[in-house]
Amino acid sequence: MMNNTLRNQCNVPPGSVITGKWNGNRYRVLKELGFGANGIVYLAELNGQFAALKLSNNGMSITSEMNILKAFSKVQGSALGPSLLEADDWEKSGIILPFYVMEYIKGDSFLEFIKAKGPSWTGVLMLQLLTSLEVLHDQGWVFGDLKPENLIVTTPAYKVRCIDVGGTTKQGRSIKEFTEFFDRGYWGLGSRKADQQYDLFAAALVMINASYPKRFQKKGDGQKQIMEAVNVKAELRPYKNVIEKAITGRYQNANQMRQDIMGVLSRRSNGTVSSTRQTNKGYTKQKRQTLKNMQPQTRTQAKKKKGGFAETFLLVMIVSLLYAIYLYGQIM
Ligand SMILES: Nc1ncnc2c1ncn2[C@@H]1O[C@H](COP(=O)(O)OP(=O)(O)OP(=O)(O)O)[C@@H](O)[C@H]1O
Repeated sequence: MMNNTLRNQCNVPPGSVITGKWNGNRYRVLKELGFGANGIVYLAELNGQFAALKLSNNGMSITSEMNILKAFSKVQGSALGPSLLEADDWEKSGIILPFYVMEYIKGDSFLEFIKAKGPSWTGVLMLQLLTSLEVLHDQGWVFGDLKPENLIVTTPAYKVRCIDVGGTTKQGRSIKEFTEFFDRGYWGLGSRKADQQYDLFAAALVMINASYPKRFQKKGDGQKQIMEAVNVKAELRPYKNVIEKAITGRYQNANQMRQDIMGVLSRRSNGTVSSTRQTNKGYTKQKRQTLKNMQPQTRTQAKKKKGGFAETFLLVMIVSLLYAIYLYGQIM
């Protein structure tokens, strides 16, 4: 939680200008984007370009976050964090406040996106997230504080981006920052040592959070409770094995989890198409019988049969479209 001193010192009303003491850039503050324990993030504008500016009174935390962003920017094609633009100090009423400026990531938070588009998107977004996690893990890091608030789904590309790299920890060390619901230690399912499985546990809980926006508290056996929650929700049931493996640390890496989710998604799309075909077959046969006795309905029947094909075609198109959007997001 943010302390009062930080709130008072770093509070900047829209329209104010933050001028860098060393580089001299003048950022016009447009609005507050959000705040965390270490600072307030503003949407700002410089020479007609938007940027996110994080202002703090804690030089150490700002430096550490910046170092992580710098490390991420060296990873080619990475969607891990926003790119770092510059760092400077702002002298406000005699107090020096450090800030850094990063790429503004425009979009909805993960949960807002799922709420608007529906839970069928969870799997597709997880594929993207796991690709980013794999890159991060390969570089020897663990994201740590993985939760929907730290994930933005960009528009119009529908790409998942991680923000708030403050919890990112070198593998083997103790997790720096965590949020109970996503923390395997809280659920009694492992330690707080930074390893790949720590993030995969949190990724599974992100999927659960998409179906339980209010979250829930631990009562008794953590694994049993989580799996019971999965069973209750129809949209989570196809991912039962994936979630169970992730929360019990049985994935060696993010790619294994990704492959399993890919399997669920392709089974689901095949299942949808073939069950529609079966329904159409049964429907046609039954109707043919009836037709022998009711000749005048022939035209209606032909129309309905056509409607069945149209329905199948539409479904195939929707599934293909979802994949196309996903692939587009991967390439961008
Ligand atoms: N680059 C960015 N682009 C768009 N919005 C951002 C960006 N960085 C941060 N935000 C917004 O600002 C909010 C606060 O960011 P911050 O990094 O301080 O988050 P936090 O997770 O609460 O931090 P902390 O770990 O310091 O407590 C985020 O939740 C997000 O809504």
